[in-house]
Amino acid sequence: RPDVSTTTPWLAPIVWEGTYDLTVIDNIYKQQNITVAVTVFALGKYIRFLKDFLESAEQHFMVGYRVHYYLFTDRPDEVPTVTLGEGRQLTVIKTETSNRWQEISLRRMERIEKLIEKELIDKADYIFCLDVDSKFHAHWGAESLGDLVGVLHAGFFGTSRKQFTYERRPESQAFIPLQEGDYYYGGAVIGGRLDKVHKLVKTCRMQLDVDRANHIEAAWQEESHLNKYFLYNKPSKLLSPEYLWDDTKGKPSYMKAVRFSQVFKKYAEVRPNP
Ligand SMILES: CC(=O)N[C@H]1[C@@H](OP(=O)(O)OP(=O)(O)OC[C@H]2O[C@@H](n3ccc(=O)[nH]c3=O)[C@H](O)[C@@H]2O)O[C@H](CO)[C@H](O)[C@@H]1O
Ligand SMILES: [Mn+2]
Repeated sequence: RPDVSTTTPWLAPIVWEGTYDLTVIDNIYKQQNITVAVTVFALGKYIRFLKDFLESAEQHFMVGYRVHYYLFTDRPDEVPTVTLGEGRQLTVIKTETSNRWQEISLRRMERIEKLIEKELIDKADYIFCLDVDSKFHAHWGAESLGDLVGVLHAGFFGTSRKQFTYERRPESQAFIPLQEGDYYYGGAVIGGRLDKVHKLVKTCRMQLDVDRANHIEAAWQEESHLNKYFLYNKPSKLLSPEYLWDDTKGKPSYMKAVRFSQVFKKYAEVRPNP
C-alpha cells in the first residue's frame, strides 16, 4: 500500500485492507483456540443501538472464533433477542446509569477493570472494548489481534498534531503538551491481550480518579486519558480508520473497506444531558 502509511515510527503495523494475509494469520490463531471478550455498554437510550450492533457483529466480527460479549445495561428487559453463532455467547451485567453521558462513557474504564479482574482471567485471551452506537459493515478478524491495540480516529487521520483534541490543561492527568503526541486515537475501540488492557484501563481509571478529586474533567473524558496512555505506552498494533469510520464523512480513495462505523445519532434524542 504505497498510498497510506503501514507502520508507526516505533514499527507497529497499521492495519489496512491489503496489508495482511488472512490465511496465514488465521492459521496462527485458530491453533491457539482463543476466546475474544467484547465489552459493550448500552445505558439509557443507547439500548436502541444494541440490536444492529450485535446482529452486524455476528455477521462480521471474529467469525470462526469464540466470542463472549459482556453487555452492561440498566435495561436488561430491553435487550433484544439476537441469535448468536456457534461458540458465541452474551452475558448481561446490570449496571447503574447516570444522568451525564460523560460520566457513562468514562466510567467504562473502571467497569472493564473490575470485569477483567473478577470474570475474565482464565476465560478470555483477548478483549475489545467497543462503542455501541456503531455497526459492522465488513470483515473484522484476527488481523486486528495484538498485545495492545488502538484505532486511528477517522476525524484526525492525516491532520497535523496541532489539531488533535488532546487535553491541553496541565492540571489534568490527561495533559499532553503541544509538541508531543503521535496520533489521535478513538475512544470507541480499545483492544489487546487481557493483561495489557487491564493495565490500560486501571491506569486510566486512576488518572480519572485524580482528575475527579481535583474537579477537572478532561476535554474528551476517558478518550483524552487513553490518548495520554498510548503516548507513553505505545500500542503494538494500530487499526486504520477502516475500523472506526464515520458515515457522515465522504470516503477517500485510500479507504478500501469500511469495517466498523459510528451510526448517526441525534444527541438530544439519545443522551441524558447536552
Ligand atoms: C468514535 C469515538 O471514538 N467515540 C468516542 C467519543 O464520543 P461519542 O460521541 O462516540 O460518545 P458516545 O456518546 O457514543 O458515548 C460512548 C459510549 O458510552 C455509552 N453510552 C453513552 C451515553 C449514554 O447515554 N449511554 C451509553 O451507553 C455507549 O456505549 C457509547 O457508545 O468520545 C467519548 C468520550 O467523550 C468516547 O471516548 C467515545 O468512545
Ligand atoms: Mn460513540
